[in-house]
Amino acid sequence: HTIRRRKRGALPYPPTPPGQFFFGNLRDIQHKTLRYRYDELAKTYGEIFHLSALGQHIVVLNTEEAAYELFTRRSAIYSDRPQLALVDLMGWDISVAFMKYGERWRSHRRLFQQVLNPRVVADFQQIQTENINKYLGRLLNDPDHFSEQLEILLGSIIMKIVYGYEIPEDGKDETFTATLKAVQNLANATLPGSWLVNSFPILRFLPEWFPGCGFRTFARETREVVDMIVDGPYERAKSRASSDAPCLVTLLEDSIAAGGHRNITESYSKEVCAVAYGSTSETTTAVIDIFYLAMRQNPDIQDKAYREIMQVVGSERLPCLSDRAALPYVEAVYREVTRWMPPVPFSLPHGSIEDDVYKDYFIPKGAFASKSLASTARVTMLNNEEKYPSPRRFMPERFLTAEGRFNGGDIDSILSFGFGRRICVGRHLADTTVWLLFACVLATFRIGKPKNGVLDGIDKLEDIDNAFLHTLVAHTVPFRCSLRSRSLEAAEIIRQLND
Ligand code: HEM
Repeated sequence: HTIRRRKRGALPYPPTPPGQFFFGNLRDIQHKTLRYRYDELAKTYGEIFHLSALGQHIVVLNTEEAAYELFTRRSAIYSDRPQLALVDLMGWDISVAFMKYGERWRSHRRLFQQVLNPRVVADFQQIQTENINKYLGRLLNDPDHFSEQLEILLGSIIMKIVYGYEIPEDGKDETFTATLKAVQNLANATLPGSWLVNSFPILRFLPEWFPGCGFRTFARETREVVDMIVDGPYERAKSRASSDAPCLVTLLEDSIAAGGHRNITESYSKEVCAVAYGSTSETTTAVIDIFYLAMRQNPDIQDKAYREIMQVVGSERLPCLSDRAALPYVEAVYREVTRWMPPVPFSLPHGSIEDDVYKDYFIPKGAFASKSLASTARVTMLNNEEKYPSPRRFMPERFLTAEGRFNGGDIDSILSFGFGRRICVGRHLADTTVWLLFACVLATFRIGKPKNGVLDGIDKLEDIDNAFLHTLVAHTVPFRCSLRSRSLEAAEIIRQLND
């Protein structure tokens, strides 16, 4: 306690913009276009700034160095998560992503790592490939709906991996649709500053009929859906399981039966499965949409990637994951997509469990440390002008040496997956799915702007940075592309694979 007081007494908080009487920086925290507000603050204050309102401290880190120092090197302190009242009310407290740093989080995370580590994920390659082939088939027949088809693609992959179950080709599956809804509600509920009940948890005790308590209805309806997706598909998978190929349900059941897990019950595995399923669609769809947008704006880059694939893989088959190391330019395109617009621009906040000092600034226990991964400010992590010159230009070459060798580091250096002990636990699955999809689309289609002068949401924007919504996951405004198959040969391969 003495140390805390001494630090606090002697050292200032990180730079803090002026706030209002009593409400402090609430207006900044609840800003409708938070990314732009953080941009302005980052331009003014640089590496680190601090906001406080109603007893809550938020520290925003704008450089990789600061994030690495706090979230990775000091991860014993910065691995907690803020508890959001609305997330609990909705029943999403089953998600490891929102759990407090402690025993329950550790057990959940361990189960995740057991079933989504690189070795296990490698066994899912066949499922990824088959579903990507089907997606290419749909692109061939219906290129205009490249984005809408992504939900079915990712739903099919993850449903098969988690529950060993195939959803119908048209995506009309009760669990699948319900999960999408529950996850969209979750993303809405966690957007910094958008719900008063998250800032004033006391409001959760007001009855649903009370004026202004629409959040209670929203939460109750979501909870019903969450309850449904946790139990139903898991039980169905168990009753089917024995004859099928392994899926997360069987892997977890076997692992629990084999012992070695203290205090872990089946409810944990059910939650892990529902959360794996729920974490995939929003984020992965966003990154693929960002890819389509970047490619349509940069035809030369696309052509270069295509030429590399033709040279290494040839035109008689599609690329596969074992070609990855031989396709440095495609790898660089993938890395640049995640840098240019990280799908989760603020990542998720890390909570601190002890008072701390960073560069002579005092960071109080219980502060939420947030990262501003990318924005247009030239100082934020992935837009840092010194490290990434002309940061808003899409330039895969940043990740290549002068000789064209890839130099972007391993998967843990993809900052879009977060940091430290809370780094995305599904990253190996996301990474292989996304890379394979990019490579296969680049090998078979040319992505262009809409034909015949048709304008879309993006063309009407003055600045392409406005194309990304101000939500937790950076979805794009709707946009169109014209997709044409690269060659008759490419179209024929896709048809054969779908026969
Ligand atoms: C391209 C797709 C994805 C992106 C960009 C992404 C990004 C992220 C980010 C930024 C975090 C927070 C990291 C931090 O706090 O430092 C996170 C956490 C998490 N992600 Fe992902 N993710 C993706 C796909 C997936 C998939 C496919 C799964 C599951 C199958 C998944 C499961 C999780 C879980 C469970 C957490 C919480 C980890 C914890 O709090 O301990 N993610 N992800």
